[in-house]
Amino acid sequence: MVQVKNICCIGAGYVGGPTCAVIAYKCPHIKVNIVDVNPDRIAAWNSDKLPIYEPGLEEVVFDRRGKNLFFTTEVEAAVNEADLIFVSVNTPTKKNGMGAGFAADLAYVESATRGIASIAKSSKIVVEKSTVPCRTAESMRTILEANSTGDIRFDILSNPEFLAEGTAIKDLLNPDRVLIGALQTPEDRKAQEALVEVYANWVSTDRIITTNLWSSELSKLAANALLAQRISSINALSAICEATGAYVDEVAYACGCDKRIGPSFLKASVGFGGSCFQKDILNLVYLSEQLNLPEVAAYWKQVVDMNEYQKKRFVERIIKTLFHTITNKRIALFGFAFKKDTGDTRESAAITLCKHFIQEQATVHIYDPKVSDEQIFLELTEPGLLDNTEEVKKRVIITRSPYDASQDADAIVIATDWDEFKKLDYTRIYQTMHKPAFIFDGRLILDADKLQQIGFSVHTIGRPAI
Ligand SMILES: NC(=O)c1ccc[n+]([C@@H]2O[C@H](COP(=O)([O-])OP(=O)(O)OC[C@H]3O[C@@H](n4cnc5c(N)ncnc54)[C@H](O)[C@@H]3O)[C@@H](O)[C@H]2O)c1
Ligand SMILES: O=c1ccn([C@@H]2O[C@H](COP(=O)(O)OP(=O)(O)O[C@H]3O[C@H](CO)[C@@H](O)[C@H](O)[C@H]3O)[C@@H](O)[C@H]2O)c(=O)[nH]1
Repeated sequence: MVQVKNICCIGAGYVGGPTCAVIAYKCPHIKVNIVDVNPDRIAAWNSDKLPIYEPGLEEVVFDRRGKNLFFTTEVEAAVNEADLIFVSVNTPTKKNGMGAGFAADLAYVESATRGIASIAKSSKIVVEKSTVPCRTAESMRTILEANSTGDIRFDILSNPEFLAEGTAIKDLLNPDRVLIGALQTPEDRKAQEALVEVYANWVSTDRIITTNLWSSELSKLAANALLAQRISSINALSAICEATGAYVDEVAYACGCDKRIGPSFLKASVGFGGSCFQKDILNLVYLSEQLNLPEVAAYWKQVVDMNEYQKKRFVERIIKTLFHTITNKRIALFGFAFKKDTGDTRESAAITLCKHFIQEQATVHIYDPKVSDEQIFLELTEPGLLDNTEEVKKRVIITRSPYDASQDADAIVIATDWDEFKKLDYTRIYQTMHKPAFIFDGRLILDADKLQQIGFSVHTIGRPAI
């Protein structure tokens, strides 16, 4: 069996960084090089302020960096040294051309694969870590074999990542499962076994699942589609709750107590965000269409449509409640990240809310404990022909505390489920706001009765107004 002694990870992002840092942490006998084309990102990984915020990440990186964990832009040297290479580059939704708006853009995967083929002077195990459409490994194999020289052999494995942001380190240290797919030839099985051995350093083998290559690729898209489907299902029910007087949290609890349903991923919200759910479902929709399965495509597309509806519905509720106009009103937006415990804003529901508030000519005062000012402006501005930078700068103010954000505000809107929002002094906040003082809880995290006693007009997702 091949014993892995040297790993290269191509892509030092939200997945490559934490995943391979944990491998280095748990396997001190393996040297791990994480490479990226972006020198600023590599410099940040080598600095005291890491490029991403994840609870527990600093401890892991600072423990291994410079020992058996290295961040570098020297792709060639790192690929040549490695026995096993993770491809962990971004696979965003295509913006232009065939499949635009649905298909995954595989340009970064292809470029990383071509890079490996042109550099490698010895045999490698190449592992798809990025989330990709089913059968991408076949294209990778063709590219590698067509561009390599001599007796070099490439074994391609699929090892999708299931970590969630905000709990990445916890998930990596104690995963529900590790999935490794391979073709069923004796050589490919040997490569699969070599990767199993790496994870077996800290994951019990009954949690390491080995499957065929295509099952593994599809399982990643399927898992995200099933998780997002639950959120869209409970969000669809939240609309019924608001109209009938049922409480969506009570409905979710009652349903989740049934072992066959289970309690996870039934928290109603202003809509799911993050870089994965929407992208991966649209990818599945495209795959279904390509396979001439229009009914299947329409079924999964509805999960994303429901999410868009939920965000729009929440905005409409806010505007209607604020006497049908928010023009020149001041809205305090609590949270900009797509979920708590991360600084990531990709596809955050807060972006959609903010864009609507700006269009309605409200002023938005934003507070988020981890998202930088530059990142917020980057998400809201659209440079180009209809450049809105001036308008955004006029209407959006970023504040350093929730108390500053809510000073003189007409309404507070909770967009992210940060724990600190539960513990604020809402009596103090109420005193500084315009009256009537409204609060819109898009995350169901506040004690609505207590807020009402203070004097707030409270509007919670999935509950009728108090
Ligand atoms: N973010 C998550 O929570 C998560 C979880 C599971 C799976 N995934 C999947 O993992 C993949 C990576 O996601 P991410 O969030 O880490 O993306 P990311 O954008 O944070 O990181 C990708 C990195 O790859 C680098 N890169 C691109 N092409 C390269 C090349 N040819 N050579 C070297 N570096 C290159 C980019 O510069 C970037 O730093 C995606 O397919 C995503 O769907 C993400
Ligand atoms: O009951 C819930 C659970 C989540 N969310 C929202 O859904 C989004 C996604 O949350 P979560 O899944 O926790 O975070 P991600 O980091 O996007 O992780 C998902 O996407 C990753 C990338 O593919 C996968 O690896 C993970 O397994 C999968 O959970 C966030 O906006 C959450 O606030 C809800 O609204 N209600």
